[in-house]
Amino acid sequence: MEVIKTSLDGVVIIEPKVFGDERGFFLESFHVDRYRELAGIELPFVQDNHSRSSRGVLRGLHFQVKNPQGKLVRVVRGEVYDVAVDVNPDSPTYGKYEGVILNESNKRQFWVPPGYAHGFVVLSDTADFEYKCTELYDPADEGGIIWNDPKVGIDWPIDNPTLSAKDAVLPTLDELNA
Ligand SMILES: Cc1cn([C@H]2C[C@H](O)[C@@H](COP(=O)(O)OP(=O)(O)O[C@H]3O[C@H](C)C(=O)[C@H](O)[C@H]3O)O2)c(=O)[nH]c1=O
Repeated sequence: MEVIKTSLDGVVIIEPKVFGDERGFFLESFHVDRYRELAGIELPFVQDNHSRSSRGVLRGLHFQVKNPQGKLVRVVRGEVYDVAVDVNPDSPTYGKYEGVILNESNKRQFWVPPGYAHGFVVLSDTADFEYKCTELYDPADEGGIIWNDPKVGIDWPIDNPTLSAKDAVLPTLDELNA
């Protein structure tokens, strides 16, 4: 497997080794030792998620406050633009983001450690998004920032995404830390 570091501490792109043959392909989407040694994933995963979204849907930018989740994300059908944002005011990269295209062809994974906001927008007709989390979901612990926060300036490949009512009214980073 290949691991590509990014400008955000701990946030990495993972390219699993793909074994192709006349039947199709096989890959390991997680391996506790290799992902610890090569991708720096030390925390255990406790929950797996799967969401399906249509073209133009944007889910995010979310994080849990008291029990932040690390997320190992991938797209098993379709294509998304996936984003991690540093929401730690004490971090030297506070307000900075990294974005990556994840799709069924590149089979890339994105490791988003605890302490980052996460979200994605769907670029295919449909996208099946699967991910592992290092903390259990707690609806009372949800936080988030608005997708188009001017302070972050994410270069989303879509102008008018479809948002949930909840996501449409998320605060900006400045409002969050006011
Ligand atoms: C996240 C989650 C949601 N739910 C329930 C709660 C709602 O009834 C329904 C949809 O939840 P929500 O609209 O918050 O789902 P997303 O907008 O996909 O949220 C996710 O979006 C971005 C991409 C993230 O990084 C997080 O994993 C997560 O916040 O699923 C659960 O039962 N368990 C869960 O872990």
